[in-house]
Amino acid sequence: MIGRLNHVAIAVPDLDAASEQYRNALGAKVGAPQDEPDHGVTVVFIELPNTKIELLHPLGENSPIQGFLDKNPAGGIHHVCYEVEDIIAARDHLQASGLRVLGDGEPRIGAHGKPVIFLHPKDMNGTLTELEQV
Ligand SMILES: CC[C@H](C(=O)O)C(=O)SCCNC(=O)CCNC(=O)[C@H](O)C(C)(C)COP(=O)(O)OP(=O)(O)OC[C@H]1O[C@@H](n2cnc3c(N)ncnc32)[C@H](O)[C@@H]1OP(=O)(O)O
Ligand SMILES: [Co+2]
Repeated sequence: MIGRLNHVAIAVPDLDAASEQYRNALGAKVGAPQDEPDHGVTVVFIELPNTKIELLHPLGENSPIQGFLDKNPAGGIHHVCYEVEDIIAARDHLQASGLRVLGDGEPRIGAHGKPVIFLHPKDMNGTLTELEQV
């Protein structure tokens, strides 16, 4: 069911500093910050030859990643995102397998304009896992 690794997300305390580091020290192709108010984050995508890094910073008062950054003030790997062809079929199969889909369980449009869901980290070996339909 899961396909390519779409991105690895890193929560960062300073989006500009992290972007500059990837652009200058690591010579990566770094996109512009993208506010995603529906998701409570600002994201910066870094294009790699085989996948993407998604830098994340809290946006607004109720960001779902604020708790993570409070616990990890220097930042850290926040989630991984795998691609799926049919996110509803994937969701139904995973819920039937006993995994928790976060939120109301319905896919939401993510930063690439595609439907995404999140699986609870405690059900995925301590790893918050996002699925994106491509
Ligand atoms: C713009 C969309 C973009 C895209 O790619 O398209 C995105 O990816 S948006 C990314 C931001 N949105 C989300 O992350 C939505 C899903 N996340 C959540 O709903 C929360 O972050 C949640 C529920 C996973 C955790 O929220 P919170 O930390 O406030 O809750 P708890 O403190 O109760 O955490 C429960 C338990 O899980 C551990 N935890 C929390 N976050 C992570 C994580 N990223 N990876 C691994 N484990 C995590 C936390 O430490 C708690 O563990 P415990 O042992 O009970 O202390
Ligand atoms: Co993501």
